[in-house]
Amino acid sequence: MPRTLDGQITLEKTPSYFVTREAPGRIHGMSPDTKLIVVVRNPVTRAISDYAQTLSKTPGLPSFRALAFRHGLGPVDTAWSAVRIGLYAQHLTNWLRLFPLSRFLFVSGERLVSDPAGEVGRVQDFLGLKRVVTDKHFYFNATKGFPCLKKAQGGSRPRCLGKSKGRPHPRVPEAVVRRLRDFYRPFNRRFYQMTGQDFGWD
Ligand SMILES: Nc1ncnc2c1ncn2[C@@H]1O[C@H](COP(=O)(O)OS(=O)(=O)O)[C@@H](OP(=O)(O)O)[C@H]1O
Repeated sequence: MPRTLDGQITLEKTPSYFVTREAPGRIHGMSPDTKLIVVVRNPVTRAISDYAQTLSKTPGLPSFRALAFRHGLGPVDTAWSAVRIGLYAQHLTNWLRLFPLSRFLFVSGERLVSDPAGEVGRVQDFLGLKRVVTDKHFYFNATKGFPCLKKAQGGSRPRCLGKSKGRPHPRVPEAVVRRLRDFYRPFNRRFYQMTGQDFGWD
């Protein structure tokens, strides 16, 4: 991590930190006062999004169903990373051994799309920053189907996230989605209890 001067905040982001066993110990060893921001989304949609990303790089990948269930029909395959990552309560347990809950901000991936200014407002408050980024910085881009920035920093043109963000998801049979939703329900409930936040995925 680069050195941080007074009045500066250093941010570092990698999605895999949250699910990496060694990450809490290493980050705590570096600075136990680190603030932790976790963006979470419905684990079923997250798994399909994860699959869509892998599929875009691996044509001929087996179907989502074949990967999500052992032998294609059996129990949910928690060894598949797209499934395992969505077990948020389990990953959070690992972090709470070292960091108190007050050090975390949980951002809703769904609200980041439906109300980006609201979620970014919570992030600014959590970091002790003035609410500089507000409603007036975003607009809904109908072509992209997502909110975008009216102006990129230092530029004058609108800016959306790149092609790999907000890509279409492959169609997954309703029965598969239902089974996964049932599978995640108890883990989601546990996660809501742990965080004191209901993300509304069930
Ligand atoms: N404004 C805006 N524009 C585009 N996409 C948005 C936006 N806000 C949130 N999202 C959601 O971000 C999802 C991609 O982020 P990831 O977490 O997969 O990113 S990362 O590659 O792991 O860094 C991406 O997931 P997919 O829709 O599955 O591509 C989006 O749902």
